[in-house]
Formats: sequence, C-alpha cells, structure tokens
Amino acid sequence: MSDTKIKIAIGADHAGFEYKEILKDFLQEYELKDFGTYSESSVDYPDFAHPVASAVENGEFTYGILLCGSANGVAITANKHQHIRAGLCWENEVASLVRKHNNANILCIPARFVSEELAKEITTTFLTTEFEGGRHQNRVEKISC
Ligand SMILES: O=C(CO)[C@H](O)[C@H](O)[C@H](O)COP(=O)(O)O
Repeated sequence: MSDTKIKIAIGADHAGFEYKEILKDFLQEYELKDFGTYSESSVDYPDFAHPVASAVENGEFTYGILLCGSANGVAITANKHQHIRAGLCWENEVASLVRKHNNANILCIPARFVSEELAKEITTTFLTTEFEGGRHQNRVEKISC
C-alpha cells in the first residue's frame, strides 16, 4: 500500500492565522506546506493567496486551503489564476458541493464567520469528497476563457 500523502498548500492573512494553525494540527495525515502569514500582525491577503494559488496551479500541491476574515479576499485573488477553482465555503454542504460539482482545488474559509469545529468539518468534507464529473465536467471546462 502506498503511503504517499496528499499535498496541501495552506495560507492565511492575520484574520485567518489562528484557524490556519488549528488546521495544521488537525491535518497531520496530509503533507502540508505553510505559506504564511505567521502571526496575527496585520498583513495583505493577496501576499499569501497568490503563492498558494501558484503552488496549486503549477501542480506542486493537489489542494490549497486559504483563510481570511470573510474568505472573499483570498477567493477573489486565487481565482485570478488560470487553473484555480477556489470556492468560498461557510457550511459543510457547500464544501461538499464545491468538490462534487465544481471540482474546486482551493478551499476558502471565512475564519470570522465559522466556528473552529465547523472549519475542521468543512475542511474534512472538502478533502474527502470526489468530483462527480458527468454533466459537471462540461460546465467546469467552460469556466476557462
Ligand atoms: O479580504 C477580506 C475581505 O474580503 C478579509 O476578510 C480580510 O481578512 C479582512 O479584510 C481584514 O480586515 P482587517 O480589518 O484589516 O482585519
């Protein structure tokens, strides 16, 4: 049996820093690289969302996880990248659908609007749910312009 771990790039701004640290502890079964930020000092979310998106876009990592206050800033930034489908997930069912229907490769969590437990639940769902393909494949292919 292969013991190759799924590789995940994780990053956050100051608003997501605390949950990023919690998720790093929670996701021990995965191979994680932390792209920062490394404290609660105020920073600019694109400085962390772009490197995570690039690392997923170039194939070095299978998935990315990004956190900021509302998750809008990191999601908007990550979705500027050609091969990135970053989905903002605030409840478990949305995390399931963003994988099943949209084949999202970056999970964006709004740290100021979900509990720690929900953030963990959303993350587990995102990382363990497969893309359904079928009718969704054609739609995902149409996203690129
Ligand atoms: O980018 C965001 C909103 O789109 C994030 O929620 C940021 O974390 C937020 O804007 C940070 O706000 P702050 O007042 O500078 O802490």
